Amino acid sequence: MHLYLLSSRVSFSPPVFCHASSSATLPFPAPATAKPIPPPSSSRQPQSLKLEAAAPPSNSKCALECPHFQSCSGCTHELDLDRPSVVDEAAEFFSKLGVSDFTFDSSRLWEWRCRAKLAVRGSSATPLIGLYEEGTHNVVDIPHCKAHHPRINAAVELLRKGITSLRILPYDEDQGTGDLRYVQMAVTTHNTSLPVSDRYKNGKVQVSLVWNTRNETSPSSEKLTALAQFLWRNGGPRSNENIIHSVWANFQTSSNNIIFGNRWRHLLGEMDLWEHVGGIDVSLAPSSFGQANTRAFDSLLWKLQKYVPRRSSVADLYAGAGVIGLSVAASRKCRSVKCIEVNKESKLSFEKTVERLPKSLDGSISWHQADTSAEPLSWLMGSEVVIVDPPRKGLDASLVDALKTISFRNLKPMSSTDSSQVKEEKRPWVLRARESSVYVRSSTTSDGPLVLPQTLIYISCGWESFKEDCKALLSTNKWRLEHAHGFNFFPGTQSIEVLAVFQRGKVANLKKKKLGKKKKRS
Ligand SMILES: C[S@@+](CC[C@H](N)C(=O)[O-])C[C@H]1O[C@@H](n2cnc3c(N)ncnc32)[C@H](O)[C@@H]1O
Repeated sequence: MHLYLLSSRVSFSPPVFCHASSSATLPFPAPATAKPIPPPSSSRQPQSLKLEAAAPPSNSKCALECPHFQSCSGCTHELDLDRPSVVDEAAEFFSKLGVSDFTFDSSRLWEWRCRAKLAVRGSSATPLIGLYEEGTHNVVDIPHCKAHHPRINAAVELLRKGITSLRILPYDEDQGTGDLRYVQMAVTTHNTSLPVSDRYKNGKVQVSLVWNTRNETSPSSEKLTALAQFLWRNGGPRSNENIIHSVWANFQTSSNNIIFGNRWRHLLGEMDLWEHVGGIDVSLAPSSFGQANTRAFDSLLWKLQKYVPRRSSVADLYAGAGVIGLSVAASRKCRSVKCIEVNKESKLSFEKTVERLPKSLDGSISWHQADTSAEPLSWLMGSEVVIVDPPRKGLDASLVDALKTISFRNLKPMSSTDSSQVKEEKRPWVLRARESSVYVRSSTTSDGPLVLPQTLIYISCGWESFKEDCKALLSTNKWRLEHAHGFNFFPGTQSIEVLAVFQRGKVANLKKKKLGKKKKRS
C-alpha cells in the first residue's frame, strides 16, 4: 500500500512517398526504392536508424504537403520529414565524441501532435484559430494542419462553429478586450475499450478554453458556460462526432504573452485525462506539462529504461508530472525515485499516476516542487542515476556547475537538508517548498547522501543548448559520454529530441583502473 504524507521540501491528401521498412534497426541510408506509405492515420511502427557521421543524403521524399506551410510558423521544412538535416549534424557531433551507437527513431510523420496551444483572434463571424505568422502577432487559421492529430482539427472546427453561433468574442490583443484568448487541445489515445489498432485514430480531446476574465463569477461567464455546453452537446459522448473528452476553463487577464493564468476550472466531461506511455498509465492535468508527440515519447521512454540499472536510486530533474521517473520506477523496480519540478500544478497528476502504479513496487517515490537551479547539489546527492529533461534553453548554469564539481567533498552541505534536521530549517522559501512535496513511503528507505550519481541521462529538445551543456559536462573529465539517440519528436521542423547517456569518470581512468586490478590479481 502507498501511504502519502504531504510534508516538507520543495485534408488535402495527395499520395506521399517515403522510405519505410519494418526492420527495427537499419544501416543508414535506407534502401533506395521508395514505396507508398499507408495513409498517415494508420498505425505505424517506429523505425530506428543507426547513423554514422556524414551519412549521404537520403532520397526520401516524406513530404509535409500542408496547405498552411507558407503562412504558418509551426513547421519549417516540407521535405524529408523522416530525417531532418540536423540529424546528420548530430551524428557527426556524437561521432567526434567517440559515440558509435547513435540512432535516430522516427514514428509518425503526420498527425503526430497530440497537444496544441492555439491562439483565438479575429471576429465572432470569422474567428481565426491557429498559430502566429512568423515574426508577427497575426494569427493564421490552420484547419487542415498536417501535424495535428485529426481529432484536434475536428475539435477546432467545432469550436469555430460554437464561437460563431454563440457570438463569442475572440481576444483583441491591442485593446485587451474579448472573451476567448487561447485554446489548448490535448488528445488521449488510450481507450482500453477499443482494440489497440483503433486507439490512436479514435483519440478524445480535452479542450481548455483560456477566458479573458479573472474568474468564473465575471459577467461573461454565461457565455463560457454556453460555449462549453455547445462543445459537449455537439462533440461529447452522446453526439455523432464523439470527439470531446472534457472541457476546462483557464482564467487569464494579464496583458503579457503568458498563455495560462493560475486559475483552472473543470467544466464538463471526465476530470482525469489518462494516457499510456513507457509501460504505465499517466494522468495529465491541462495545467501540467505534457509531451506533444505521444508515440515518439513512448519510444524514447522504452529506450531510456534500458540505461537505468535495476533497483537503482533515481533523481528525475525538470520532472513535470514525473512521467519519466515513474516509468523507470515501475520498469526498473527502483529503490527510490525523487522527482523535482518547479510547477506546482504538476503535483496532482503525479499523485494520480502513482495511484495506478503496480502495488507490488516497494521503492520510495517522492515529488518536490523546487527550482533545480537553487540548490542543485541537494537534489543530486543520494541518487545513482540522475535524469534531466530541461526546457529548450537547456540546463540551469548552477546545475551544470554542480554536475561538473560534484564529489564527496560536497557531502557536508547535503547533511544540512537531511530530514532529521528539518526543524532547524528557517528559510521561509525552503519551508514553503517542503510543504508542497509528496512522499510515497515504503518498506525500502532511500539512499543517504553518501551516494554520488554514476549515470546521467540527458533528454533534450534544444539541440543548440544541448551541445553547449554536453561540452561543459565533458570539459572536466568528470563525465564521459557513452550513448546517444535521436527521436523525431517534431516532424516538419529542425528540432529533434536527444537522449544522451553519460557515465561518471573518464575513459582513460577506467582503463587504468581495470589494468591495475588485473595486475594485482596476477
Ligand atoms: C521539457 S519539460 C519536461 C517535463 C517532464 N520530464 C515530461 O517529460 O513530462 C521541462 C519541465 O521543467 C520544468 N522546469 C523548468 N525550469 C525548471 C527549474 N528551474 N526547476 C525545476 N523544474 C523546471 C518545467 O515546468 C517543465 O515541466
